[in-house]
Amino acid sequence: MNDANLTLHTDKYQINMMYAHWKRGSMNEKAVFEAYFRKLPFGNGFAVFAGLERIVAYIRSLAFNDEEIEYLRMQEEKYDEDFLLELRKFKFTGNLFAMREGTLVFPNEPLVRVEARVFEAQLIETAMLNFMNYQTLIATKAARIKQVATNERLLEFGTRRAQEADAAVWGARATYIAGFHATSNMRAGMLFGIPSSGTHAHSWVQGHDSEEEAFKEYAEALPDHVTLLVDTYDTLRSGVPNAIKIAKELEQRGKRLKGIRLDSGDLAYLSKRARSMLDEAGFTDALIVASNDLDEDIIAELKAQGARIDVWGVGTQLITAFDQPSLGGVYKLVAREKNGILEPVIKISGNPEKISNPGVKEVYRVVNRQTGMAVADYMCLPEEEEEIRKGQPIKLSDPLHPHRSILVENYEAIALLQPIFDKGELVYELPKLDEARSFHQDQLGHFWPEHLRKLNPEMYRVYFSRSILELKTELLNKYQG
Ligand SMILES: Nc1ncnc2c1ncn2[C@@H]1O[C@H](COP(=O)(O)OP(=O)(O)OP(=O)(O)O)[C@@H](O)[C@H]1O
Ligand SMILES: O=P(O)(O)OC[C@H]1O[C@H](OP(=O)(O)OP(=O)(O)O)[C@H](O)[C@@H]1O
Ligand SMILES: O=C(O)c1cccnc1
Repeated sequence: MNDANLTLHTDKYQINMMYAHWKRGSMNEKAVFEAYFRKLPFGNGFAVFAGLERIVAYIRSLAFNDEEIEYLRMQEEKYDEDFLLELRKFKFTGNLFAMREGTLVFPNEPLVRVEARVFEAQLIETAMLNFMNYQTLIATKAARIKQVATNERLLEFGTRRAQEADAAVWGARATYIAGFHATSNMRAGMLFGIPSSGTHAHSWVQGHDSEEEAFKEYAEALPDHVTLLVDTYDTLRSGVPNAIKIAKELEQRGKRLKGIRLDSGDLAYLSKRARSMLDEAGFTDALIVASNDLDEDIIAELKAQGARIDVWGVGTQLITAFDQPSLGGVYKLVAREKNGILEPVIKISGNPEKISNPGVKEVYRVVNRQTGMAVADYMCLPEEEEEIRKGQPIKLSDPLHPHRSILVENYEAIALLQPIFDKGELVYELPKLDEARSFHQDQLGHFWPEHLRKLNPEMYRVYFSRSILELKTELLNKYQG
């Protein structure tokens, strides 16, 4: 089985719509779609955009080859042979704009905008949302953990519990963007250049006649990388004392014990006791690693209890986004070509939150020039861009609470959507992963801590320009009237 070609990693309804467009001759009409989410995950104050690298690789490799065509030919829809011939020629020829990976992003703002033949724009919806939703979710979960563990090292340990292999490696990458330091997944390390890190398992200890012997053998084999798991039998009576013995032996060979790992029990109590024992024996530089179903709440709680933990190994809760396993990103048509002209469109819903925002929108981050801090995000139509680019005073009003408007002056407006593909050509140089990671870190510095705290953060505002709101009202009246 060859599962490398992702072209059919789409919902059947996309193929059926493509077929219908092909049949009625509208496949080449232009469509503009925007991908955004409506609600922040985990009650967080921001999300961290991730997924662009995979989206780019996916779009570049789109190809209906023999296997794909053969499978389509077998379908009960009995697609016309000429349609299958058309698919053989398929190539992405449109424009795509996206946020940079690591950008702090907020509800309702487009993270990706696709301007393409409807034939192409429709095909890529499913895979794009799949990549963007998962990776953004995991990067956001990782950012919450990073938020509470600012001074410690963070290791991603989740592969065994991840929702399969792709989630493990792309998830590991997302955690690295958000500030994790290393992953235990070797393939993620190899594919993306993420530092890899590992201790040893209980089985290593169980597989020897004694814990001391197990530690000794391990230290023999890897004298420069000895982090010993001390909780197999009894952490304080056996594990830590045995680790100290090994540390002394290593010392005689001119080596240092790197650390110990605690993986059960009261991590606050055990880490404090283990710290004193190591310190008293002279191993003040030995690090204490903790793992065991950790998440941002437990880490914060352990820190509040004065736990002496230098390194957190976080697996299941992180890689599965345990408390909210999906991000509800959507991909909505905002404009379509009609008689050769792009016209804004709307999707109406009984649920006001689900009414789409029409028109091709640009997104700006409005940054106060004096403080360097982000004030709000602002979305406008292309014809309104000049005003904001020039930094002319703008009045930002909340459509639901118009009295809550603010006048912003002396600001810089940073365009958040970057051109990625231009007429099918890749025009964006994908940053190195470390650049995305430091870009994210830098971004955090432009937000007030009130927006970043993990519990009940102050809402960072995203405003629509007056023209977008007027357009929305006009279209609502048109379709409801
Ligand atoms: N001091 C603490 N305060 C709050 N939570 C803690 C503290 N110490 C550990 N925890 C967390 O409590 C949960 C349960 O820990 P416990 O040691 O009972 O786990 P366990 O799964 O029973 O252990 P084992 O891995 O041996 O089965 C884990 O998520 C752990 O991270
Ligand atoms: O707890 P997580 O955050 O997922 O971190 C990874 C866990 O994976 C390992 O346990 P293992 O899978 O061997 O099983 P265990 O739950 O019995 O420790 C390790 O000892 C950690 O406890
Ligand atoms: O290296 C470790 O200690 C590790 C890696 C994966 C899962 N649990 C622990």
